[in-house]
Amino acid sequence: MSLTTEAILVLEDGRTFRGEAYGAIGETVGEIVFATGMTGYQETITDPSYHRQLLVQTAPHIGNTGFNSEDMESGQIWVAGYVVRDPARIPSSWRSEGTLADALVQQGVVGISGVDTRALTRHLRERGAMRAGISSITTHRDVLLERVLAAPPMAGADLSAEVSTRESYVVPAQGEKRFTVAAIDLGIKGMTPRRMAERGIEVHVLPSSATFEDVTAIAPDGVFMSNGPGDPAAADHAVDVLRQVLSAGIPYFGICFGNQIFGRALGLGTYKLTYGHRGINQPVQDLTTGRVEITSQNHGFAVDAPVEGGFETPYGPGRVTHLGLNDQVVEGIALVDAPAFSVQYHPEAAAGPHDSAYLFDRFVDLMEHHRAPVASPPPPPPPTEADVTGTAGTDPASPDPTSPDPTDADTPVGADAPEETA
Ligand SMILES: NC(=O)CC[C@H](N)C(=O)O
Repeated sequence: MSLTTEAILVLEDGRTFRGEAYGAIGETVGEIVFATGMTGYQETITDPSYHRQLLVQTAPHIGNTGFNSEDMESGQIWVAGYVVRDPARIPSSWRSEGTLADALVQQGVVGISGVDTRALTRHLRERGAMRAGISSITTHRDVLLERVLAAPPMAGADLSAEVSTRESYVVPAQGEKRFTVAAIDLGIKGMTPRRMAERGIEVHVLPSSATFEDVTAIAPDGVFMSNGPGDPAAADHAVDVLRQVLSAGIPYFGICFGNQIFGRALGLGTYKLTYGHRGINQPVQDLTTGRVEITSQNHGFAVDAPVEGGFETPYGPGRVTHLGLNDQVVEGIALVDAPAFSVQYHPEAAAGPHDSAYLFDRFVDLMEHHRAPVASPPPPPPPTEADVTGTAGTDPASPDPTSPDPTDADTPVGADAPEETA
């Protein structure tokens, strides 16, 4: 029997739960959200998109497969706090190298266990995600509540720079190199460049501060923007860069935050969902094929776009390509006549099912059909104050810049998707 330390969880609306300290002793505040995955807690808590969020695991038993050095989605645990019902006392997995509790302690992540996570989740489903705090230092509800109410809300938060790599790095292509991609790290998960590398893509991961000139300097065949924390409405720099990418006709693929940034670049709005989508069994329909995929998701914001009939953008017509079947939330968008698309969920599937891996093949397909003339971008309709000059001096090794018109799409985005790879 070990001694336990009391801990308290207070939501900004005053709802209070008492339990035991789990992980580091201390105090933390953030936005409280719940994730429904029954497995994959390590991949989940190391996803940088959880920066500044307290995560509730609805699966009651957590920690049973321990913690290891292989399943990290980034260099650290990013959740700002952790709420569980019943932590495993002894992990049991041949891959385990230590306990989850020890990893939380080592990384200073404050948590609470013994919480009625079902009651808590029902509360969040009704009232929505909100600020909350966990403390094992004070058990005085009012003291903690005051700190919670002083914490910044998630709406309006610009957080990518806090999680992004500081230096660029390259993930080499596996096997023969077929393409070069500039991947802007807004909070990228480690599996994403690997899924590209598996397809012969050399991935240049760039910091969130990267400019359009930084992107063109590597003469990419395609540009990617990653998942990431915070409110897309605050991510103006990424939106600006993406507008220049789209004006230059360089193929684009975005995941999650990268989908919201794409939406904004096309002139669409974003909004905050009541409690978001977080889990690994979220059904999504690909409206191009009609096929339903079970997806991994982690988002609290979404793109506001008309599901039927398409919409106009500064780059030609756009359309919704994927729809969440639980609540009809837009889960993917694309340009119809230009090589750019994105999804709100996680085809890299860490953790989660692999149904959506075909999207990486779609990106490859786009790059194959639209070798980008990055050395001399002829800008089609400039959206706002797009700055598409200054590409002189880019890498002359730009592959096959044979197509002077970046909009000469012979394969509409999303159409005739290649068969799913094994
Ligand atoms: N995983 C993500 O990229 C999340 C995007 C954004 N921070 C949201 O909560 O919707």
